[in-house]
Amino acid sequence: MSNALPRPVTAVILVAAGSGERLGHGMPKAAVPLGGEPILMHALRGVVASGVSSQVCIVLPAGADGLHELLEEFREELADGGPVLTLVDGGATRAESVRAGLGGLMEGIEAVLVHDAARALTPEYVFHRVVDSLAAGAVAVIPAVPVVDTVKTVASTSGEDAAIAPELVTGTAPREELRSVQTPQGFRLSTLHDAHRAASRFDEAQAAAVTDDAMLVELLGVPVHAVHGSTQSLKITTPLDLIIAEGLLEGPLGIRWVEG
Ligand SMILES: Nc1ccn([C@@H]2O[C@H](COP(=O)(O)OP(=O)(O)OP(=O)(O)O)[C@@H](O)[C@H]2O)c(=O)n1
Ligand SMILES: C[C@](O)(CO)[C@H](O)COP(=O)(O)O
Repeated sequence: MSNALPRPVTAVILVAAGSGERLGHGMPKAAVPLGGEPILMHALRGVVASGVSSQVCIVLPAGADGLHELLEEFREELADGGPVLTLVDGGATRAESVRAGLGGLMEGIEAVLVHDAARALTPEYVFHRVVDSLAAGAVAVIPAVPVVDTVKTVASTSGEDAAIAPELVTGTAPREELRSVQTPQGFRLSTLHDAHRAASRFDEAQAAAVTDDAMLVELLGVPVHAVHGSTQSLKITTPLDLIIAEGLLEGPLGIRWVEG
């Protein structure tokens, strides 16, 4: 007999509407090829393979006709089963894209995982850890990994180039208390709604300071819990990240390598 707790009816909001400026491919990052297929398709296959969700709401960049076509083909592949796929247009910021995704959710959804398409190689077990923690009663759950570098604080140099004007180091952060945070980030639907309703009233400076959904939930005073993520969940942000992701897919270890 299984001891697994009953899981909430879950949707994944897969945010893919970013422009990918730091990657520098002159096209939305979701459409950039990785192992011959757009980054978005790797992320989507990972979400679907995990089997955690009844719906995947994909938040797309404007004018991504090629991605729309691929997603329609994928929807046909899924016709005999799997989650409902919903496509919505994204916003100017990641938080606005998440809100667009919330607007596309079906009736009856109880929990939501917000996942970056840019974390295209996230292992299935990370999705399961997050959903299991929600099933066990957590309201907000994030995957996280220990920080490997020593982290310093520095005095602001008003945007000057640190190579020309060295920054003054003001302290060393306590590394044992620090975590690098990833996605999928899981929430009870009502909690994520409350957090984003509050954020939609932020001024420009407050909105610019928002880097993940858990931060918005923290601001509500609601406890957020962390489960162990995976270094394989790297966010493809820079050209080096894309090289690493290609290596994970095609190198001698292949994507069978999963760090637990
Ligand atoms: N307006 C935005 C901005 C970001 N994202 C998504 O949020 C995730 C994390 O964002 P990031 O990796 O920073 O992507 P970009 O914003 O595309 O990167 P850049 O800042 O280099 O342009 C990505 O899957 C991205 O597509 C989004 O859906 N809508
Ligand atoms: C949500 C996130 O992936 C958690 O690490 C990250 O904060 C996204 O940051 P970005 O500024 O959109 O790169």
